Amino acid sequence: MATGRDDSHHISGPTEKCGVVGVALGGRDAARPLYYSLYALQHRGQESAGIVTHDGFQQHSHVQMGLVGDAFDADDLDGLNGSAGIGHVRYPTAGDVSKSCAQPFAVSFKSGSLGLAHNGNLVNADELRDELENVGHAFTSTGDTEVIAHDLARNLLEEDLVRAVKRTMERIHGSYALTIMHDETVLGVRDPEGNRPLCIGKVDDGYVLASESAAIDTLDGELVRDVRPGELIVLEPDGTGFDSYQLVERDNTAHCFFEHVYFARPDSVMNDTLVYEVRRGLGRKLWEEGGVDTDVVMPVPDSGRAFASGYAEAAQEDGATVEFAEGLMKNRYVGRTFIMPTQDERERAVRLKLNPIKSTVEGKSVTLIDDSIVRGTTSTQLVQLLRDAGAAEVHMRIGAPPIVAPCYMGINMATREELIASDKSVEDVRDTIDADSLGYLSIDAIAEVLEKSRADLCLGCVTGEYPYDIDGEETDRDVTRPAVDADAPLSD
Ligand SMILES: O=P(O)(O)OC[C@H]1O[C@H](OP(=O)(O)OP(=O)(O)O)[C@H](O)[C@@H]1O
Ligand SMILES: NC(=O)CC[C@H](N)C(=O)O
Repeated sequence: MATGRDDSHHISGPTEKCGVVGVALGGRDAARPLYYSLYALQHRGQESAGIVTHDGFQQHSHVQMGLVGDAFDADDLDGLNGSAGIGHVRYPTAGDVSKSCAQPFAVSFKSGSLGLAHNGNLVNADELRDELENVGHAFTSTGDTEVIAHDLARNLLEEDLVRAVKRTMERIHGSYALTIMHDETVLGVRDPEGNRPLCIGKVDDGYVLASESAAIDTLDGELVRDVRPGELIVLEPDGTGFDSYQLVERDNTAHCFFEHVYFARPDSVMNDTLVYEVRRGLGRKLWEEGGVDTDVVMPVPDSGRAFASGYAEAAQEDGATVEFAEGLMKNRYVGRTFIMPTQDERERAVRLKLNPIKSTVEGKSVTLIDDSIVRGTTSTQLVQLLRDAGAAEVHMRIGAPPIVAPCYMGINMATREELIASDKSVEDVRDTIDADSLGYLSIDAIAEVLEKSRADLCLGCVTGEYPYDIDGEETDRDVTRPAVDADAPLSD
């Protein structure tokens, strides 16, 4: 396993999500559009934020720990000259939660400067790091992203940009959506399995690459399309267009269903579908597969909202008397609890974050709808909170299957021991969180609503079988890890 660790200041084990952006504009500076688009992607990573630009002569970089709004002030943005640049918000999956691993990662080397922003997680980063160290590369961080940057820098000494990216894609294994700056050229790369999202947008005076289309909306731009799995996009530095190169092809994708269930903003469009509508569709399925007619149905804000709206609508269409109510109020100043790095922070955050409206639940039977149960931190505390507020019954319905295995592709579901459902039946989980009943959504319902075959989805966290070659884990298809040989001649 490439990145496993387990002390409390680290994310233990490899998993996924960060936000990446890149822009190339006609003339105005890129720093502010990058800053606003990172703001739009804040939900994808809260630990650090950074921007790298290039003004035609030199690279400029500003990377800080903390939220986007805290990481930059006006002077920082004024110092980031140039009309092309990339940006990153980080949710660590490999390497330290420290500035040395914050991104974009920037290096200067013989044939120019390189900036690299990564969403995803490599499963062969350690092998690649060893190989590169053996031929003289010195690393300044413990993360997997620097490995990609060094590999690409090495390939760029011998190859043109497109062939160098292809060579690196043939060596790295795992998930990656990248925005890259080579001198003033901005690139976007999506892993051959399309595990992590990346899309292209058009603004008045240029083009944008972003993890999610909501970032393009923030810039008043139009979504052009998703970057295809295995595709390289090269933005024209003057903002007039982009070139596309299909560098690697696979028979199947390994699209992460959890992007649609939890991670992405509901107002983003992925796979040509609004995430909000997907979640409402999953909520409808949840009712069909195991609805319970209670006095009220309530979402766990924020991610549970669209699920609960679809669930309540389907229930009412079926003649159920259940009433939709917002009975849990969220403190808007508390961030996402699931992506906080330590369990202690997560537990404190749930109590700070959610408060029941007593009059909505007192004496009532309540169905609580959430998108997922991962560690069980949220559901255990919420069932108790609702009982303390006077709820007569508390039922839980979850818009995803039980999470039984770690994610190695960039989501922080690190070890089986942390996952409440990894060694428990549904009935045992129900008993642990003390709900009156508990129902999860089936994998088939996920595939149906996402309009994808199971073979085109990464379902590792709900099946324990992965579409990648991961040490110690089962694969669900015929995959091999690429041979890593730093001395090998560069391929055509
Ligand atoms: O079982 P757990 O380990 O508690 O994880 C699951 C919870 O974490 C997420 O909430 P989060 O607060 O991160 O995000 P949200 O506000 O966007 O729903 C998710 O929506 C669940 O409520
Ligand atoms: N969440 C992510 O996509 C993380 C990217 C990279 N693996 C890191 O830890 O920095």
